[in-house]
Amino acid sequence: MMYLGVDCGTQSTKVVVFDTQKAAVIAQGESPHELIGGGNGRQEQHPKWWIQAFREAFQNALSGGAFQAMDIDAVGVSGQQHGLVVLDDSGDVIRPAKLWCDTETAEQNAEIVAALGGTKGCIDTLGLAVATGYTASKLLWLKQNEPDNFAQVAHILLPHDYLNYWLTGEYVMEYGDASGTGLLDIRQRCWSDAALATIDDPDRLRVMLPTLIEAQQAVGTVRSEVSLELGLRDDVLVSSGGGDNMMGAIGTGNIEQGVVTASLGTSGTLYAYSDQAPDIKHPLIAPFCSSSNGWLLLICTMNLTGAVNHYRDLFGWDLTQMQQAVERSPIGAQGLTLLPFLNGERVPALPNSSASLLGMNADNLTPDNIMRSALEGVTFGLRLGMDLLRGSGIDSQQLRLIGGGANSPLWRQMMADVMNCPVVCPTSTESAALGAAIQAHWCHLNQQGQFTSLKALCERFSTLNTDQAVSPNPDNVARYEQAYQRYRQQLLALYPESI
Ligand SMILES: Nc1ncnc2c1ncn2[C@@H]1O[C@H](COP(=O)(O)OP(=O)(O)O)[C@@H](O)[C@H]1O
Ligand SMILES: O=C(CO)[C@@H](O)[C@H](O)COP(=O)(O)O
Repeated sequence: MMYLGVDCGTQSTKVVVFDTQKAAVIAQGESPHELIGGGNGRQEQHPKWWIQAFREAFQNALSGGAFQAMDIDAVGVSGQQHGLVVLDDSGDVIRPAKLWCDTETAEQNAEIVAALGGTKGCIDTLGLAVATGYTASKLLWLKQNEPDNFAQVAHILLPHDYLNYWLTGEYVMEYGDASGTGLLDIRQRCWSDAALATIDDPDRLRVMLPTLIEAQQAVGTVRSEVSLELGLRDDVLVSSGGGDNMMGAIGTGNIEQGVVTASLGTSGTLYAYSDQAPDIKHPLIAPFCSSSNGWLLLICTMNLTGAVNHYRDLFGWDLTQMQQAVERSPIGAQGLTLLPFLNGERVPALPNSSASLLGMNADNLTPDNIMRSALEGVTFGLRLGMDLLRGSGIDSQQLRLIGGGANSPLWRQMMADVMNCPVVCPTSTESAALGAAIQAHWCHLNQQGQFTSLKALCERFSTLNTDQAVSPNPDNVARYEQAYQRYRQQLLALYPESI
């Protein structure tokens, strides 16, 4: 059987075709996305770009000749979390989607948090602290800043739901991605009237929100226009899909306790599964629902490969040249520390901050050191998150590393040294797309009455590439620890209440 996994990330859409007989990804494709900025924290994309990128990525995969479109049995879609897609009553997109990394709505988020009784009130009501980047503040922003657009809203979707809608015509959301809206009670798994009331009349908003479904449920089958266009069979099922981190969890076998996944995508994320609705020990830990019917404790930094790419572009380097520059600079970048918050940050909680380069002197201000300080700065942001997870009792004997940055041997070693933990990559680092394909398989088997556990499928298909495993180097661990402590001190000196 063959499954198409789609991951609509921030920088591109990727597809993988997974063959269950061969237990392998037999084809993949990718197509990039642009970003709309604005200098005020705005980060948006047109949902139609995602559809176009999906079409192109699918054609790329098809052009290799390893499969035929008619071979596909089901499709699963993963997508960047939190983005707000608003549709009118004809199902047409009203305006570009504000993304997970958009910090223009920090003021509206503060308003929502205050209305719910502060951080504690949010956690009491929803089970999580609502952060800038989640969907809720984008909706309030729309109401306050574009009332004519808000008046037209008939449907609210998230990025992966929009692709599901294009594929099937159905308005549906599964619990994992829904938990990132800031409108879902993550313990009871239902929309919260208290949260909805911070934005508008809850009865009106409930009509706009899609039906909630469980992870193993299907959204529907592909529309005839889509099957004709792509050459798919007309019985192709579309599974619930989920947020990219939820799908990355499935793709890395992180569906039971004891595993920690780290993703080096546009965002940096660290996450671990929980089978209970967790009582979080720190408000920066997000206890989202997983797309495997449990929960996912997650830390997200907004500045990761996206931020590193900005510094790399400054010097006009490609990825190889960047790696060479970082290798020329010693650990600690000779005293340079970069707080890389180019468009604000979620962890630490600094939605309105900007980046700072600290510790510059006449000897250390070199392109190589700046480049290293960028890579170290974003990695130290994830280390802050790791400290929070470890402080709340989550630890792992091994980190499973995914996302674009996981392709870099240097970064894999840096992650092992900074986290002081062995690192291993899955066989396919496109783990979100793979997770979506595995979920599609699970959904398809269930639909055929062959009830199979997701665990059994992950054990077979979420394999690790042990050739790429790296262990921490004790000398490096000590030197990174010094640099990290300097990063922490400088962060806390500038922003005393950020963690
Ligand atoms: N070999 C590499 N070394 C360092 N970074 C890399 C390497 N390969 C890819 N990347 C980074 O990964 C980024 C894309 O990551 P990806 O996980 O695909 O992002 P997203 O899913 O958010 O769109 C690229 O922009 C690039 O910066
Ligand atoms: O906001 C979050 C998690 O809460 C991000 O992780 C987004 O889901 C974007 O993912 P990438 O494009 O970096 O994969």
